Amino acid sequence: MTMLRAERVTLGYGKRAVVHDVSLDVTEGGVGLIGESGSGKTTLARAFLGLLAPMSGAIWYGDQTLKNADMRAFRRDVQPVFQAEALDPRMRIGSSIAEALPRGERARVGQLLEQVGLDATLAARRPHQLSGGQRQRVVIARALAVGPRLLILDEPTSALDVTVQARILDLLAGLDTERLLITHNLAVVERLCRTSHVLFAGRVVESGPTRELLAAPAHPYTKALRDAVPKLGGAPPEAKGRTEAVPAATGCAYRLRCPIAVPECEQAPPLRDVGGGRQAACHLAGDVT
Ligand SMILES: Nc1ncnc2c1ncn2[C@@H]1O[C@H](COP(=O)(O)OP(=O)(O)OP(=O)(O)O)[C@@H](O)[C@H]1O
Repeated sequence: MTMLRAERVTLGYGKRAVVHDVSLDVTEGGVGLIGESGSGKTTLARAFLGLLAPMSGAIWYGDQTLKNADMRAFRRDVQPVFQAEALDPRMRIGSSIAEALPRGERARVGQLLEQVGLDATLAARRPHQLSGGQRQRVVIARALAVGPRLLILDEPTSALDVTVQARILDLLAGLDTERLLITHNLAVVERLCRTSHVLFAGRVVESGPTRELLAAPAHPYTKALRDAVPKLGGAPPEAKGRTEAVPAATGCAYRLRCPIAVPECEQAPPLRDVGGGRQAACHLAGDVT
């Protein structure tokens, strides 16, 4: 079932578009948006949260566009999991979570803390009195407070060390809430997302079932991303190793970095079916796999 759908969405700030003509469905089993810094993942997530209106195209929530949808129902159904740093440092954990609960249900704070694997007594502490992993669990508890059907998570584990990260992934994998997950960490999407979309310079360059997509990328950019992490489950790529997604001005946005570019790449390739439920925007997609 599709919960949210982007239909030919172009997004930007002021007059500058940074996400171009993206169509994708948020379906069951987890959906991952993968791409390097600046590729437009967070911008797309904001549009899915109704925080940024498309310059063109639409975000659909059921049979309504977000522009016309009942936003009260939407906010109950779709919750962001923001970075733990965004917790109010002055507020006790219990109050932070209670604030997100409907009136009359504030006694559920302890229950929510336990649901995310924390002791209910932590409610009396302030964020700086918790570890990074505990803070991230609090953020998840807060998002779960209204009983959402979908969580939109932006790099939910990137600030955590690998073992803590693994435990948070276990927690997220065990929730019966759907998820749209934004990350540059391929191990995270492999664990939590049945389907993934790879973004480069604001365009989807490859989509498909995560496992197959990572095992045999059809787009040279997906292959480069995957090869930058030699072993899935290992540490995420270092931020310092990433470069901004500077696209070629014409043709395939990736062609200036692409090891297999041919003259044909001066014409932008459309996203097309390459078999196995997969799509890739590359003239040479068959050759890459
Ligand atoms: N508030 C803003 N105003 C203007 N430009 C912005 C704003 N936020 C993001 N951008 C630009 O939009 C582009 C996409 O940014 P976005 O944050 O969506 O990328 P990202 O893939 O989430 O990157 P990261 O992994 O570093 O968070 C970038 O070129 C960025 O500079």
